[in-house]
Amino acid sequence: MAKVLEVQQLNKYFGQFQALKNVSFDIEKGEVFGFLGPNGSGKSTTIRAILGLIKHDSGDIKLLGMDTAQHMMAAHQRIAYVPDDVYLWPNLTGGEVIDLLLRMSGHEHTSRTDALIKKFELNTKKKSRTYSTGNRQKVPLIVAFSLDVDLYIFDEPTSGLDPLQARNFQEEVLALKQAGKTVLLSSHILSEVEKMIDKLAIIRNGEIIESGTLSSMQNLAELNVKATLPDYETVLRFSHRHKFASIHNTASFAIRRDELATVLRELSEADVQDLQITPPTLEDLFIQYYDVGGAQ
Ligand SMILES: Nc1ncnc2c1ncn2[C@@H]1O[C@H](COP(=O)(O)OP(=O)(O)OP(=O)(O)O)[C@@H](O)[C@H]1O
Repeated sequence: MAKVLEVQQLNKYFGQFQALKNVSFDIEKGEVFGFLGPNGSGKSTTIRAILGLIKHDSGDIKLLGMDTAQHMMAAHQRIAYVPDDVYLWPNLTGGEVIDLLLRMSGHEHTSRTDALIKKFELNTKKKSRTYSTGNRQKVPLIVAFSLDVDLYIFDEPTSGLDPLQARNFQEEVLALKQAGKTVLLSSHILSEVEKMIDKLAIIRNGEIIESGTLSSMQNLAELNVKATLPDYETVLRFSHRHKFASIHNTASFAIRRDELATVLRELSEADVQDLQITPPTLEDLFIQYYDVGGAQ
């Protein structure tokens, strides 16, 4: 499958501070890619470097098959970008800002723009300085979804949107996916993007600490076991297990998938009376990734 974005060994310093450390990932055509990480982990810096808005110190970036060091202008024609910090001209109305942003990216106001304004319930007659955070955020989203381009980059797009508008955003992203478009979606909250993404990378302290599909990440994680046993003495046979805890004659602990057969045999020999084995929730898993090694 064609690669729409290839980031290799990207490094970026702000003075002595290294904001990005050998960041590498790929996005293939038609994928919705989640770029996840806590506040200050390097998501926006990576996106700005990809778009040439800041200069990186080393590493290679290929956008739509083009080396951005030489073809940034050509690549920009085929990208829609919604930044995390939206600037709107305060004395223009929302409608005027939308048209200005469309013209600046070489596009026109179309019936699709009108449909999006209606869908996101934006009052385009009001001056943009009077907009709430959520309404401000809708402006570049309407512009981005109006464009027919190859790659859509959204940097924390739903943080100010109410649940209804966040759902509208999700619908539009899924429509892009249906149309075979490619999307990079950054967020610090997995549950906000979980339903949209095919693949993800998790960045922490400027380093990619995990990447793959959600299910592959879940497969790496431990299973939770909860077993009711005949008596407390039998419960204690499992006390060496990871995350062991007990209430009366019920033991709970965590196991790796490759330990499953052994543990099932041990439980059967121990005359297990009730048994639940569950995978970790994605949110548990995600928090585990955030916590590893502590915050910056
Ligand atoms: N212009 C700059 N000068 C100095 N440090 C910067 C600059 N821009 C970003 N940083 C630092 O680089 C690190 C990564 O910041 P970045 O904005 O990329 O994080 P982020 O993952 O997008 O965070 P958030 O979710 O809070 O938007 C942070 O420690 C930040 O303080």
